[in-house]
Amino acid sequence: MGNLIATRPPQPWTAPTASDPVTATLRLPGSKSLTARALVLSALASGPSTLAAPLRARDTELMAAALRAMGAYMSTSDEERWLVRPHPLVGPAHVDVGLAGTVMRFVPPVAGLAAGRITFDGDPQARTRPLGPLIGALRSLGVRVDAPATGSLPLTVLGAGRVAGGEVVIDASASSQLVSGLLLAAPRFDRGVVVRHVGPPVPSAPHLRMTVQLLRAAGAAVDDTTPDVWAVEPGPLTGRGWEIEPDLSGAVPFFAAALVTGGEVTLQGWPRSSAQPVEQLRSLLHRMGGDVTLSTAGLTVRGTGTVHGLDADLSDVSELTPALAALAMLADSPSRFTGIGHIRGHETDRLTALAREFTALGADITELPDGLEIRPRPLRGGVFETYHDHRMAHAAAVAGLAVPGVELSDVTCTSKTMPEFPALWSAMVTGKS
Ligand SMILES: O=C(O)C1=C[C@@H](OP(=O)(O)O)[C@@H](O)[C@H](O)C1
Ligand SMILES: C=C(OP(=O)(O)O)C(=O)O
Repeated sequence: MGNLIATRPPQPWTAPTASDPVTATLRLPGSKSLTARALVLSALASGPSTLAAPLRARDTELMAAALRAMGAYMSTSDEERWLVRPHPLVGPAHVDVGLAGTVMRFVPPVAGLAAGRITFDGDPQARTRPLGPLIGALRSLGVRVDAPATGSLPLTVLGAGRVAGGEVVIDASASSQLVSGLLLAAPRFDRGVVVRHVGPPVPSAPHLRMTVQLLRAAGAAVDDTTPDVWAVEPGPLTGRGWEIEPDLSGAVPFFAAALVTGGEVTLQGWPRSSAQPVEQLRSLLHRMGGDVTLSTAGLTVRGTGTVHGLDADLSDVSELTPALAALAMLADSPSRFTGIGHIRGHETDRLTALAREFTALGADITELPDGLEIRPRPLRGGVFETYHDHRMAHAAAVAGLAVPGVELSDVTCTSKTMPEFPALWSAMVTGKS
């Protein structure tokens, strides 16, 4: 692998304003969520695997580095095809989780299967992201974990080379990844796992379905028929070829550009059947005034230039909140987004950050305990703090299409999931895609 995409010095960036309807056909990088899951399942499999069209970005490079540090062979130099050869997992090793929820929640259960000491730490903000329920669950499944009483990073997994597994109760209302992490490693636990969620609703249900779908594709037996209970039987995982779909969440700001400017944006390479929540997105964009179609050319979003506000529970697609909030700022009617209290524990407290930064641009926005209320009114340019959060950068870029002078404090945070974001975005807005 080349140099890891690391944190870089901040780079301010003025979002380009669109003077014409945006018309673009884009080929975007692979899904972060699919790449992360495919890497973990491949490292735990009994034979080699390949990932076609994986995402190369900070989060997935950190995932590959974490698994490599524990002994898996990862060849990631070919942009189009990564190769994974499983090896017995061993410590000592150190895992830098960066600010990646997938790395901090998916890798500790894998580390329990390694023989040796695996330490974990990440960016300063990663230490504030919820991890306690996973630590508690791992301990009750027989894994030794040293962690601060706060239930956060930094932590050490003292891997015994095997995990007993069994039944565990967890409150996963802070993140679906707490469940996904346990499930992905569970086929390799001696007794598999039965995870029972007790607490307020688990967000991001489509991501849990994606976890179950990929586990089954790797040969695992998973029962998810009882709400809030997931059972994974012990057994081998098979190596296979993974086709990584384009990243739908990363595509949303680009689609938003079609709505704001009355343009048309096509995402190439979209599969006929997807593991990502395309139907939820189609419905949301439709209600906001867009038209979403799937053809041989790809997934196309058309807008009229008029955006409508909406009242929506976004818990299924909470990572889309920043881009949708930016759209709502430019709408012809108010919006109310709920069901997303847990995004206070994403890369930053996104509810507070969105309210603060859009208020600074003149917006009328109220922060709710679990959401946002947005009453559109004209915005002005100004500095928009991105808080190391790629999706805050996406929100600012969408607003900047219609508001001259939106200056992002730092655009390098987009390297978390799409290092090429500033270039792709500018090319789209200036008609050079
Ligand atoms: O499993 C995954 O790949 C993800 C699950 C979701 O996390 P939360 O359930 O914490 O929202 C999502 O927001 C995140 O971007 C990716
Ligand atoms: C919440 C997100 O990321 P993570 O995987 O770090 O939780 C996100 O990408 O919006």
